Amino acid sequence: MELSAKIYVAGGRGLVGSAIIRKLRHNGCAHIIERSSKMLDLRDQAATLSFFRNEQPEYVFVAAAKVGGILANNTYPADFIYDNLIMETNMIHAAHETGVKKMLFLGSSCIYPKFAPQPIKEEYLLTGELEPTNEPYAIAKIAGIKLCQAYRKQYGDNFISVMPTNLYGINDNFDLEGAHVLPALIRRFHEAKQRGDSAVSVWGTGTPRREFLYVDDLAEACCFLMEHYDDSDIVNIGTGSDITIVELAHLLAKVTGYQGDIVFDPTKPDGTPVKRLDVSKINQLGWQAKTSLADGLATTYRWFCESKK
Ligand SMILES: NC(=O)C1=CN([C@@H]2O[C@H](COP(=O)(O)OP(=O)(O)OC[C@H]3O[C@@H](n4cnc5c(N)ncnc54)[C@H](OP(=O)(O)O)[C@@H]3O)[C@@H](O)[C@H]2O)C=CC1
Ligand SMILES: C[C@H]1O[C@H](OP(=O)(O)OP(=O)(O)OC[C@H]2O[C@@H](n3cnc4c(=O)[nH]c(N)nc43)[C@H](O)[C@@H]2O)[C@@H](O)[C@@H](O)C1=O
Repeated sequence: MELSAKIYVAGGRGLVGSAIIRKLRHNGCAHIIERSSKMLDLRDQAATLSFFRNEQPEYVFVAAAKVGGILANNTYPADFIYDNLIMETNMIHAAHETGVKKMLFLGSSCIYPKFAPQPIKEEYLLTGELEPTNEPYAIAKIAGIKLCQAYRKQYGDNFISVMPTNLYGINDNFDLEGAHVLPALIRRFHEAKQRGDSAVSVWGTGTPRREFLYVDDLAEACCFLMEHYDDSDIVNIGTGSDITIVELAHLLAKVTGYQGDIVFDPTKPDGTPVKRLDVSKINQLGWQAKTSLADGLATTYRWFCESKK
């Protein structure tokens, strides 16, 4: 990727897109294109194609998507399948039509079977039943992978797909109901501390295990693969280590300074019991995660407090 290349980061205001833009700017890339969803609704096929025709991006990071935590996925399955299928289809086809040199599509570790052997290798895709709470979203993401592979096979387009684990960091969505566990609990503990609450409720049994990757590490991995990977096979991106939700809740209580009780609510869904990625492929390609969970959580909580001022 030449420093003068035209690079479009779709979803540039989101958690992942904004981190990719920070990394590209840090690397010296001068010609980055971004559009908010208000300026360009990527569900609109004609508008998307016209944007690609006018701007002629050479490299594209597909970080625009309908994204949310377990409850949002379970409550709005139609939005999660429709928005994601249509946005990725529009972008991938427009990239093909306008001769984009290379495109990176972001999937998610939820594309793997609910009960996949651990750690999850890339080849376990489509070997078993999906987790019901996010099946529509996962099906859309699997379709995105297949679109990239099909356009590569039929037309030789250099489209690659990466599968990140659960992410967190600055610019995350801290909504109490719609967000992922880590930002939702940061906010819940922070507000409980401010109000002096004696207990905070955490969804589910607390036994599920999750692997958390700091978003700047993910952005670095995406830029690394954009430079060094040209194959149709998907690539996992993660740390290779996971913790239980009980352990996460205690860590976050400590980071936020919350000293009350932590109560688990088993009426809320647990989701996949465990989804730890096998990251040997990306490690062998020459990249590995750098940020410890302790450092990533401290940075994220500092940013959360600053952004509320
Ligand atoms: N967060 C996570 O834990 C994980 C995320 N991923 C993947 O990373 C990618 C980015 O996720 P993340 O950054 O967390 O999500 P965010 O919700 O933070 O950002 C999503 C972005 O998509 C844009 N977008 C949504 N709908 C539209 C639309 N109709 N038209 C144009 N743009 C739209 C939003 O634009 P705007 O802000 O302008 O509305 C926003 O910038 C997704 O593909 C997701 O599947 C994968 C694994 C884990
Ligand atoms: C990235 C990934 O994100 C989603 O899958 P998920 O990994 O299950 O993500 P989650 O962060 O929402 O939950 C993780 C665990 O944490 C528990 N939990 C406790 N308390 C809260 C809480 O307050 N909020 C949330 N959201 N979860 C909570 C929750 O019950 C679950 O056991 C999918 O959308 C999927 O499509 C996807 O791609």
